Amino acid sequence: MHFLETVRRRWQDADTLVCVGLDPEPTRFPACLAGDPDAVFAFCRAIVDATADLVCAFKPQIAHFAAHGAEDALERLIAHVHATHPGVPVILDAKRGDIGSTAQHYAAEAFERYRADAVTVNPYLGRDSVQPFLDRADKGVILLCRTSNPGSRDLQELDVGSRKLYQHVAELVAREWNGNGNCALVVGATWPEELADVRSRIGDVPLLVPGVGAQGGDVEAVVKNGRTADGTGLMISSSRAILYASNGEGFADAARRAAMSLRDGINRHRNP
Ligand SMILES: O=c1ccn([C@@H]2O[C@H](COP(=O)(O)O)[C@@H](O)[C@H]2O)c(=O)[nH]1
Repeated sequence: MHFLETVRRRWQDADTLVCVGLDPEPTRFPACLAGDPDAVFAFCRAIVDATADLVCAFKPQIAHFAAHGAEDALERLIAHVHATHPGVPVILDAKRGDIGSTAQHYAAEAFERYRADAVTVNPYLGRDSVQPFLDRADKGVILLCRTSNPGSRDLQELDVGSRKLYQHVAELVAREWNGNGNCALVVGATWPEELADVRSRIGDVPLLVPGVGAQGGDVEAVVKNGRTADGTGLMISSSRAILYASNGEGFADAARRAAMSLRDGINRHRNP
């Protein structure tokens, strides 16, 4: 099934807009995993199994695996999600971007090697650099628009005529790059006003919204400013606040409680 169809099904059937980010940091793992040579996989699998019914997607961040030489664990983790929790899509957060001939390989890496359902992509090399991703109509292409970090002001707020650069990106993606209906945009939860502005420019194009939890984004403002008319349209992502809710043996149960609390907090504000 098409990535965005899968997400829409999760929004409706599982009644959740939560995306759990999988950012393994071995120094924060519980003591019970110490000495496990496959700890990255074991930790992430436990989180996945404890939260799968609560999410509309999982979002592994590739650097958190590659930095530990754990690309193999990432491959097995995504295979595990597909096998054990069918219908739960996986977004590979890789923020890729390069000239077209290289971008083809990034697309193959995301969709063939890792079997991700969607990938985050940097739009700043332009249309030809994104085309190998856009051509995969069954896969999601999630373009950086207004990122959650403070420094996103440096470039994304630049005036490019009658609007700011992130506003131009939002409109370009929604109007010109989304011919296959497989695009979404990243807007940080730390920018609630910009979230409303982007929503007003892009119709029902879905938004991946990182920045609640550890980065302090306000859930109510995110939902009210970013939702579509039917109370969906958002994949609200939290990593550290869920993954490291506890560093004891019950870490997976604690992660489940944190994900459930986020889901319920979101759902309180979904419908006007
Ligand atoms: O604008 C962006 C784009 C991506 N991210 C990624 O999301 C998670 C956030 O982790 P938290 O622990 O929930 O803060 C992380 O993987 C980032 O690389 C983002 O934060 N902002």
